[in-house]
Amino acid sequence: MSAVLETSIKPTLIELQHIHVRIDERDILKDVDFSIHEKEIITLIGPNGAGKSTLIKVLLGIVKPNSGKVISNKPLKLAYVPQKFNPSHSLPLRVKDLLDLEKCNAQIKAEIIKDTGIAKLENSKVQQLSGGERQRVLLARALLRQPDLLVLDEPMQGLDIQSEAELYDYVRSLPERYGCSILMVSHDLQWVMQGTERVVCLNKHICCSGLPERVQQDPAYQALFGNQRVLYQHHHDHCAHGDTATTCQHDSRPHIHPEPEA
Ligand SMILES: Nc1ncnc2c1ncn2[C@@H]1O[C@H](COP(=O)(O)OP(=O)(O)OP(=O)(O)O)[C@@H](O)[C@H]1O
Repeated sequence: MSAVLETSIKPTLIELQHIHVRIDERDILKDVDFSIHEKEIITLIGPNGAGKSTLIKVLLGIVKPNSGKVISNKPLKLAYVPQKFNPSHSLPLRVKDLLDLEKCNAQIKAEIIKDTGIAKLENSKVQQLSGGERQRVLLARALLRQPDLLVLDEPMQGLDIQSEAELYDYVRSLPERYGCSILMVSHDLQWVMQGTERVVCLNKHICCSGLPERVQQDPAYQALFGNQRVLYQHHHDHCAHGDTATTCQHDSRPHIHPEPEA
């Protein structure tokens, strides 16, 4: 079955209808219609200032649109991994304390901690984590909420190439594993357009959307990004450690390996 057909028969999780956001006399979002289906993976792309973060904030209920509606058939649990997270230095917090804020079944919690590669960080202070470690911890915290929709705003930031590839595979496994839908914002077209079910291209309004290979042929997409940004054909072993491509023996499910120790 094609991805488009599969998407069309999945029930709608949340729908934005005719969303208009205007701030300081400027149109930030114009007549945006957008829906996310159950267990769907969508990538939101668009140039700087296109309104991607604003659209997310509308979905999360942080920004109230000037007009339009956000509709869902049931109360949804939403989780968000932000682009930036700067915990206050005056509030020393260990990773363990941050994770304990989310109530979650112990077995699922252990699985998430293992799969995001953060087991060794539990006693580290959140303020002292590296960029890549922080992204993993934020992803784990978001998953502990067991959300219906997981929103990731450029989650690859700070991750090394190996971890980035693993995170991408891991994220792709989440709808089947935990039943959530994924909305990912990314500028990294090579990675994110590969394998996501639907790409939505935003520039205040939705310019085009659909399968990645169709979107990149769309004149609206080419006007924004040019026609040289071809899909990256990505064939390699995501379960290799370090420089030597040794297949990971301990777990065949997608997961992210811990950062190497110094
Ligand atoms: N609270 C605000 N007050 C004034 N302007 C705002 C506010 N929030 C967003 N904007 C403006 O709205 C526009 C869209 O911003 P937004 O952060 O949604 O874009 P984006 O697509 O996420 O950009 P980027 O890719 O650079 O992160 C920008 O021009 C921004 O300056």
